[in-house]
Amino acid sequence: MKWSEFSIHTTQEAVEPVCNILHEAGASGVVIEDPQELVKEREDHFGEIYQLSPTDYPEDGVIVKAYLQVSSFLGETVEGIKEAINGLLEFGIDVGHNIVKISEVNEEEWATAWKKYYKPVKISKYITITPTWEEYIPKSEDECIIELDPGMAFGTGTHPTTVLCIQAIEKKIKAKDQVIDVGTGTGVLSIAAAKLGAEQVLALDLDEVAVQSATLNVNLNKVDDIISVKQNNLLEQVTGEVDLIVANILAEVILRFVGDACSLLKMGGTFITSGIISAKKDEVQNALLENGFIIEETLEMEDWVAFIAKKINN
Ligand SMILES: C[S@@+](CC[C@H](N)C(=O)[O-])C[C@H]1O[C@@H](n2cnc3c(N)ncnc32)[C@H](O)[C@@H]1O
Repeated sequence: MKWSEFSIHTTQEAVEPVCNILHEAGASGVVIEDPQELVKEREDHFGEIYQLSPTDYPEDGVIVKAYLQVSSFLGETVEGIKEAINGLLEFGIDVGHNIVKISEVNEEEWATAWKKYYKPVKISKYITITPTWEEYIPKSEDECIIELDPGMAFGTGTHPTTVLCIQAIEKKIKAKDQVIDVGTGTGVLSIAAAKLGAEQVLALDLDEVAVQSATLNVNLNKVDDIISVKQNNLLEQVTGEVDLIVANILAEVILRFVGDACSLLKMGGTFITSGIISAKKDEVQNALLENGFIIEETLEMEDWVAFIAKKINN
């Protein structure tokens, strides 16, 4: 089987929408080459990534690589991808160099190409994420291991927006909490919540591939008695009352459901929002304040912001 490798030189800000465009175009597996990974040193030295080589990363910007099966429709798919990426400019998203390169790879290369980027990573005080193919022995008794098969959904766990969410969940979650994870991707945040004591977690994603990926990872981590994975648009038709809602989605999307999040939370409940590029920080903060929340804490990593907000009004 022949595969075509797409390499898109873009910006940190555009990584997530570019990945979404590639997934929608049918890409099998996405690799993100972000030079920040090489120098990343997080608070308390969490999150160091082992065995990375600078030659695998661009000097500036981020390279997103995706793999599509070679077929007679490839030409149209390429045009569709380019058009959709250019369309991001209309949403004020900086796409940087926006250089798209296409080359052919054989199946063997493809199968190993993206695995070399994923190594066990200590994300927070208690959580370490390890890809399914790595053997990892916990360093202490209280270290919680999340095994992940990143597959085609977003969420290897090492993206700054995900790391901020996991650190925020760890700070706020209480035993027996009821949790909703909006935009679950690989299910990583839901699994973290379950491993940190949640009684029930509802993991939602609009993307069918994400729903499959999250279901696989939930089973892999043996938390299927705690987490239900469902295909859903944001919080539409979701009922009940929960203690904590977490959402790692773009700022533009968060703005669409701040009111619904408030309605579903118990008084005093926590709304963790991440995926917010620094330029959109004030917009999201204002929306939270206008919809019954106070900001308890603002977390920042690289160009990304996450809020821990508390419901104080209906
Ligand atoms: C940045 S990823 C976050 C994945 C994972 N939660 C993490 O933290 O790594 C955002 C996810 O939101 C999902 N998403 C985007 N729009 C959505 C919508 N309207 N309703 C539900 N999920 C959505 C995407 O499919 C994607 O899986």
